Amino acid sequence: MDELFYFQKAAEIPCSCGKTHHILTQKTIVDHSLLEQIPLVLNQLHLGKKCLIVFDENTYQAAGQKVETILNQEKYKAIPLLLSHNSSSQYLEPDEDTRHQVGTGLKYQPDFMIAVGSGVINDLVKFVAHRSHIPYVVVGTAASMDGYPSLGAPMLVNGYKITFEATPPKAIFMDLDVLVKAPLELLQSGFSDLIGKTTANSDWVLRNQLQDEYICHYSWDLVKEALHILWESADQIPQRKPEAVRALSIALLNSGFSMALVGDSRPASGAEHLIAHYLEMVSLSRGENTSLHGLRVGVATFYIHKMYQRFLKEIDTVDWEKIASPHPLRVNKKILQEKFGSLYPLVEKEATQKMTSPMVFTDSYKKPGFSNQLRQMISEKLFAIPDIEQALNRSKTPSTFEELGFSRSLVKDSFLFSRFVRSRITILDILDEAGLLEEYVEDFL
Ligand SMILES: NC(=O)C1=CN([C@@H]2O[C@H](COP(=O)(O)OP(=O)(O)OC[C@H]3O[C@@H](n4cnc5c(N)ncnc54)[C@H](OP(=O)(O)O)[C@@H]3O)[C@@H](O)[C@H]2O)C=CC1
Ligand SMILES: O=C(CO)COP(=O)(O)O
Repeated sequence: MDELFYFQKAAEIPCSCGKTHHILTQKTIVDHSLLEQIPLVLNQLHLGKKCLIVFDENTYQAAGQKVETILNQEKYKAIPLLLSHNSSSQYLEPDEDTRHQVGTGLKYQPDFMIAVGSGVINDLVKFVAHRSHIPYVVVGTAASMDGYPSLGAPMLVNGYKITFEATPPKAIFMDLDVLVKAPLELLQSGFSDLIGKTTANSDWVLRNQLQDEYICHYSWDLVKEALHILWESADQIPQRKPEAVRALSIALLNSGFSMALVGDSRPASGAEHLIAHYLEMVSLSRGENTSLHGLRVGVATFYIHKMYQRFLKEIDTVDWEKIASPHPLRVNKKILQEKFGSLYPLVEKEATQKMTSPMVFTDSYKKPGFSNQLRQMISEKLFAIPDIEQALNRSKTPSTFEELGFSRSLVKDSFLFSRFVRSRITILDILDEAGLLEEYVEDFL
C-alpha cells in the first residue's frame, strides 16, 4: 500500500487559492504503541504538568485508563473526569449536560486538557478548551469520523446541531493498537463519513461555478489521494487489517485537515451531511435512535451520488436562465413548522433566509461550454470513489436507511427539508430551484 501524506507537524502553506493556510496542530501521530510515547511528546509541547483527562466508560477502557497511568508515572498530574451518560439517547451527546460535566473539571485549573474518545468527546473538549482558553490534545479511540483536526465543534443546543468555531488540538494521537480494537461499526462509520467527501466537494464546486463561492483545490487534493487509497482497501476494513485502519485513519485526518486549511467544514460537508444532521436532530427530538454520524452520511451519499449522476446526464437540458430568475417559493413556513416540529424555532432563522432570499447567480452559466465544464469538474469529485454502492458493500457498511432504523417518511422529509438546516447551498437547493427536487427524490428513494 502506498504511503499516505498527512500533516505531522504545524505548517504554513501559501496556496493558489489566495490564502495562506495554517495548520496549528503541532504533532499528529498515527502509530502502534503510541500511548507510551504521549508524555515525551507532551514534554516537547511544553503545555504544563497539570491536565484534565476526559473520557467516559467506553473510552476509559479503550485507552483512558492506560493514558492516565502513563502520565502519572511520568510526573504529570492527570485529573480524571469520567463523563456519565445521562440522556435517554443511545450515545453520549454533545449537549448542555455533557458540556456542563466537562466544564466542572475547570475548577482544578488544569494547564491543558486531554480528550480520550472519538467524535463527541473530542468536540466537547475542543469546545470547552476553546472557550476557557486552555490548550488541548486528543487521544483518538476510533477512526469513526474526520473531526479530530478541524476548527469546528458541532454541539447540540436545545437539541439543534450547531457547528461552533474552536481551536484545534495541539496534538493528535491515533494509536493503531487502540483503533483496530474499536467496534467494527465505528470503523465503518469512518469509512462512510469519508465517501461523503465525493458529494460534499461536488457541492462545493457547483456553488463555486454558479455563485463564485471561494474554493481551495489544494484541500481537495489532500482528500482525493486519501479516497483513492481507501477505495483500494475497502474490503480489508471488516477484517480490521491494521494497514487498512491506518489508511482509514490518515484519510480521515486529511479530510479533517482540509477543513482546518479553509477554516470551515465546506470541504467535508455538503447535502449528505445536511441529511444526516436532519435525521439525527429530528430522531433525537422524538426520543428515537439516531445511529452513528458516519453511517448516516454514507447512506445519504449513496443517494445524493445517484441524484448527481442523473443531474450530470441531464445537465445540457438544464434551463439555467430559469433557475437564476426569481420565482415563487415552493415551501412555506407552515410546512416547515410541521416537518421540524419542536425544532422549528431553532431552525427558523436559517430557514427564513433560504425561503425569502433568491439565490444570486453570476453570469458564468451564460458562457459557451459552461455545462460541459461543470460536468467535468463535478465528475472528478464524484467519481473519486468510482462506485459508492460497491464501496459500501465491500466494507460491509450499511447502504440503506432501513438498516439504520429510519422510516421512509422521515428519510423523504430529510431529502426535501434538510436544506433549511444550514444556509449552505448544495445540489438540493439547485434541484429545488429547477423545480426538480421532488421528482428526483421520488425517483431515487
Ligand atoms: N468536529 C468536526 O469537524 C466533526 C465532528 N463530528 C461529530 O462527531 C460525532 C460523531 O462521532 P463518532 O465518533 O462517530 O461517534 P461518538 O463520539 O458518538 O462515539 C460513538 C460510540 O463509540 C464509542 N467508542 C468510541 N471509541 C471506542 C472504542 N475504542 N471502544 C469502544 N467504544 C468506543 C463511544 O462510546 P461513548 O459514548 O461511551 O463515548 C460511543 O458509544 C457527531 O456528533 C458529529 O457531529 C463528525 C465529523 C466532523
Ligand atoms: O461532520 C462534519 C464533517 O464530517 C462537519 O461538518 P458540519 O459542519 O456539517 O457538522
